[in-house]
Amino acid sequence: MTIGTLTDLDISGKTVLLRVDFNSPIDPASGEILDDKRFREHLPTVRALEDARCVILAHQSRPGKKDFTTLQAHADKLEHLLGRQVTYIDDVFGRAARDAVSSMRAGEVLMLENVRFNAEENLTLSPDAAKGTHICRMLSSMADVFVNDAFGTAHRSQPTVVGLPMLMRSAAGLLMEREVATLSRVFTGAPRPVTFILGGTKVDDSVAVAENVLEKGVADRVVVIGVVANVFLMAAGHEIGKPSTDLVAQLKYMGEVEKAKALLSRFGEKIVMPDQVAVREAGGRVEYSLDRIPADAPVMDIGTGALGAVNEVIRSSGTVVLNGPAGVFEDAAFAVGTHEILRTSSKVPFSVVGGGHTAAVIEKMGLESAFTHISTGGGACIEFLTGKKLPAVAALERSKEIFG
Ligand SMILES: Nc1ncnc2c1ncn2[C@@H]1O[C@H](COP(=O)(O)OP(=O)(O)OP(=O)(O)O)[C@@H](O)[C@H]1O
Ligand SMILES: O=C(O)[C@H](O)COP(=O)(O)O
Repeated sequence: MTIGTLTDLDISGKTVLLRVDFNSPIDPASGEILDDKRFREHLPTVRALEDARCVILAHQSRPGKKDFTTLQAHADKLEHLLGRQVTYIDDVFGRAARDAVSSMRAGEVLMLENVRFNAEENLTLSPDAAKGTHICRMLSSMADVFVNDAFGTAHRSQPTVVGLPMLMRSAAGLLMEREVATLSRVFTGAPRPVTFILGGTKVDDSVAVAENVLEKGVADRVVVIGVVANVFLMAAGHEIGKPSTDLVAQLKYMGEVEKAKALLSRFGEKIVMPDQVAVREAGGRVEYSLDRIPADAPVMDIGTGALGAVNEVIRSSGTVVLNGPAGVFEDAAFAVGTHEILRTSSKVPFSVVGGGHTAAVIEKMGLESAFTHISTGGGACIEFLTGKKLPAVAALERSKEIFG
C-alpha cells in the first residue's frame, strides 16, 4: 500500500486525531441513531489506539438537512459499543476543546463536536488550500498524529479529510485500510469470472461504474437491476410503461439512456438485463415479459421468471460486486428479487457490497457475515469503483511522501 497504516505509527502516549464517519440515519423525532453499522466498523481502530489519547473527529449530515445535529448521541453510542468511557465536548477547536484535549490521559477517548458545524469544513478544497484553513491549522496544533478511518467520507475533498494529512504525520485506520485493500482487489487478482450487479436508483453512478469496469476488462459480466435495469431496457428499445419512464425523467437520467445504448453496442454480450419484470397492478404484483409491460403500471422488481438466468450468472461467478437493490424492496411484494439476488450473491467466494440501502437489507436478512465485505461507503464506494482516486486516499499518499 502507498498509504501509511497504523503499524507505521508510534502512537503510544501520543495525542491522535482520529477522523471517523459516524454519519448515520437518525430518527428526527427522538434523535435516536437508527443504524450502528458504521460505529461497529470503526471499533477495531478505536481499540487499536488505546495506548494513545484518542480525539475523535466526525460529522453528521450537512448544513440545511434535518438530521444535521450535535454528536452527543454518537458519543453515547460509541461508549456503549466500545465498553469504555467516551467524553463528548460541544466544541471543535475553541478553548473548551483545546483544554479538554490537553488534560486528556493516555487511554482516554474524547469526541469533539460535529466538524461540519464549522463553515470551512463544508468547502470543497484542494489539499493545499485545505491545509491553510483555520480548522486544519487549529486541529493539527492540538495533536501529534492524524489517523483517517472515514472511508465513507473519502470522496469528499474537505479540510479534515485532505488538509490534516498535509500538516501531520498520518495513516489510514484499520477500516480505511480494509476498504481500500478489498475494493482494490476487485480490480486486480479477484477470482474470475467477475460479475458486477448494479441496481438501485443512482443510474449515473452505475453507468459510470459499468463503463469503467467494462472498458478496463475488470468485469466479465454486468447484471443490471432496479432503476438501472429500466434505463438499459429503454436503451435496448423496450417500452417500460409511463410511470417508470417518468421516474427516469424525473431523476434526470434520460441522458443516461444514450450512454447505456453506447455500452450495449460495445459490450452487449457482457450486459445481462432482466427478460421479465414485476409491476404493481391493482395493488399487487403481476409479472410480465418485456414485450407486454403495461403502459400504466410501474416496474417495481425483476420478474421471478428472470431470476433463474441471473442466479445462474451469479452462481458461476468467482467474484460478485453488488451495489443497489433489484426493486422497491420496502414493499414486501417487491422485495423478492433483491432478497433472492442477495442470497445467491452471499455464496460467491469473493462478494463485495456497496450502498447503504443494500447493506441495510443484508443486515435485516441476517446475511452480514456471509459476504466477504460490506462497504461502509455509499458515494465513496461507487466513486472508487468508477476508477477515480479518492481524495482521502490521495491525501494519505502525499502525507506519506511528506512525513515518511
Ligand atoms: N424499479 C424501481 N423503481 C423505483 N425505485 C426502485 C426500483 N428499484 C429499486 N428502487 C429503489 O432504490 C432505492 C435504493 O437505491 P439506492 O441507489 O439509493 O441504493 P443504495 O446504493 O444501496 O443506497 P444508498 O444510496 O443509501 O447508498 C430503494 O429505495 C428502492 O425502493
Ligand atoms: O454518508 C456518506 O456518504 C458520508 O458520510 C458523506 O456524507 P455527505 O454525502 O453528506 O458528504
